Order: sequence, then C-alpha cells, then structure tokens
Amino acid sequence: MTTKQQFVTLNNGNKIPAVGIIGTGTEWFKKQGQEEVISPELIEQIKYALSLPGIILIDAAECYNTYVEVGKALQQSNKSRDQIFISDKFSPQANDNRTVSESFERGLARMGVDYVDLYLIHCPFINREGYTLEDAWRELETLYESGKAKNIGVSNFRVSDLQKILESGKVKPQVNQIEFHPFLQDQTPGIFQFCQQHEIQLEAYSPLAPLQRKTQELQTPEGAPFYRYVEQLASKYKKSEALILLRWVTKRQVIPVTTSSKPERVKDAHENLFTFDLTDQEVDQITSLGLQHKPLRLYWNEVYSDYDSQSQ
Ligand SMILES: NC(=O)C1=CN([C@@H]2O[C@H](COP(=O)(O)OP(=O)(O)OC[C@H]3O[C@@H](n4cnc5c(N)ncnc54)[C@H](OP(=O)(O)O)[C@@H]3O)[C@@H](O)[C@H]2O)C=CC1
Repeated sequence: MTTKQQFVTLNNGNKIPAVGIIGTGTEWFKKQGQEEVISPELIEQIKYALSLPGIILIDAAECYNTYVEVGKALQQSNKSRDQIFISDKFSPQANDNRTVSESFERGLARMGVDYVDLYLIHCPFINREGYTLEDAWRELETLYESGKAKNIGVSNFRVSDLQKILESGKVKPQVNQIEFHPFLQDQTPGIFQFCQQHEIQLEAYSPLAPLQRKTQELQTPEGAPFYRYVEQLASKYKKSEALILLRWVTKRQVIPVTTSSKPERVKDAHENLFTFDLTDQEVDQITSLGLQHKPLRLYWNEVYSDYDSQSQ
C-alpha cells in the first residue's frame, strides 16, 4: 500500500507535512547537563522514522538536549535532506544566556545540518534584562531572511504575545505550536480562533493526552462517554484510538506533533492517518464530548493553569 502523505501550506506558501511523527522531547527529554548521555533508543527510533517513505517531520528543541541523537540518526540515514523536515526551537528560559543566533548555530552544528525547516521561539517568557520578545523575533527574522530557517514561528504564545510581534515584526509567524487535544481546546484564551483568523498555522503537541491519561479518566463520569465514543470510531474505521485522535486534530486544521517509543506506532501515524476520514458529525461529537471533560493541561501549568476555566 502506498503512503498517503498530506501537506499543509503555510502563510508564506511553503509546505509542511500534515503530521509530525517524531517529537524528540517529552519521553526523550534529558535534563541540562545530561546532553552527552546518549539515548541509543532515540537514535534508533529517529532512524526508523527516517526509513519510512515520504517527508519526515522531526520536532527538536534546544532544551530537550537531544540534538546529538538527531544528528547521529541523520548521519546514519539514507534519506536525502530535502525529504526531512527539521523543526527546532530557541529556549528563552535556558540559563546559559545564548542569543538566538548562538542557539540556532549550536543546534545546526550539533545536528550536523546547515538549515532547519522551521525555527520557533519555545515560549514567550524571556527572563533576560533588556531583551524583549520583539528583539528575539527580529533575530528569527534575520535567520529567515538568510535562508537558514526556511520558516519561523512561535510556541505556547498567547494572543497578546502574538499581537506584540504582529505589530512590530516584518514577517508574520508561520506557526504557533501549542498543547491541543480534546481535553484542552484553547491553551490560552482565544488562541485557537486568533491563529486561524490570522493564518498562523497551529501545531498540536501532546495530541494524544487523553490516551496518555486513559487509565485514570476512563472510569470518571465525564471521561467515560468520550472514551467509549473514540473506541466506537476506532472499531468502525478499524484504526487505533490514537489515529482517531490524530485525525480529529487534522480535521480541526491543526498539525499534530506526536511521538512514540514503539516503531509500529510511528509507522501507523505516518502511513494510516490519511487512509480514512471522520465525518463532520464525528468531528463535532469528539469536540463536544471533549469539552464536557475538565481541562487536562500536561505542560506549562505553572504559567497557564489560571486559564483552565477558559480552556475548554
Ligand atoms: N512546545 C512545547 O512546549 C512542547 C512540545 N512538545 C513536542 O511534542 C512532541 C510530542 O508530545 P507528546 O506529549 O509526547 O505527544 P503525544 O500526545 O503524541 O504522546 C506520546 C505518548 O503517547 C503514547 N502513544 C503514542 N502512540 C500511541 C498509540 N498509538 N496508542 C497509545 N499511546 C500512544 C506514547 O507512548 P509509547 O512510547 O509507549 O508509544 C507516548 O508516551 C514532543 O516529543 C515534543 O517534541 C511536547 C511538549 C511541549
């Protein structure tokens, strides 16, 4: 069977794969200082993803400390660079005070590449005296203009953060990567609608959060109808529950960024996501059953949990 790969067109006309199958954070994340403790499992997993046909999106970040694994996998893979979509992120909270361009160049060197396909500011919280979000964005624009970052964007940005750079910047962000799944449909107030209105492509990290918490949530009165419905759709389409959730994300016009330590799950997300479709009514039903569940926020709780009551 041939893979049915799909792409999304960004606001600058460039294309991006409609699903990212190999995130190198979360379960692969290493603490600062452990960068040199190499994970052979992650190298194998990235190599496996790169052995699949089509263009493979790898999601990396400065603070994951996994550049070395990405670099080794790229080195050992036969896939040509134009068949690999590398996304990287500048971490404004890293306590080493690197400038955007120092972080960017370090990432390139560690991964052994001379450009990235997408470069993001990981979060809007910059803890540096006299250095603003607008300053950081200007540096990303310079990378974009130089061609070393083919697309630029942000992550975990609120509407107010985006407004700042829309007002001051020359280049509109191509992407905002946020936590998005049926149990967290607006990471911060109004962000979903704002990005869609301004043609800023949303990427969803933790798209499988409801599955990650299934054991705990399945028995709850608000969780049970949701999980039963997803199981019913999985059985109707003969697909995994994960694919039902990822397909829901794509039907909301968002690009899911997933990961797994199991090769068969990476392959499933890559090869089978677009071999079936959910009806509009099924998409709406997942949306509405998800909204009946209390907000589930896996990341950035310390800064965003105050928004929980507006996130669903
Ligand atoms: N910008 C940001 O602030 C953030 C960005 N990210 C990025 O997003 C990526 C993905 O985030 P993550 O939360 O891991 O994404 P997911 O929601 O896709 O969760 C992945 C988890 O789901 C499990 N899983 C994968 N496939 C299946 C399946 N078919 N059935 C059941 N369980 C499955 C995996 O377990 P198993 O290994 O057992 O398959 C893994 O533990 C990160 O690696 C990172 O690159 C993540 C968090 C924050």
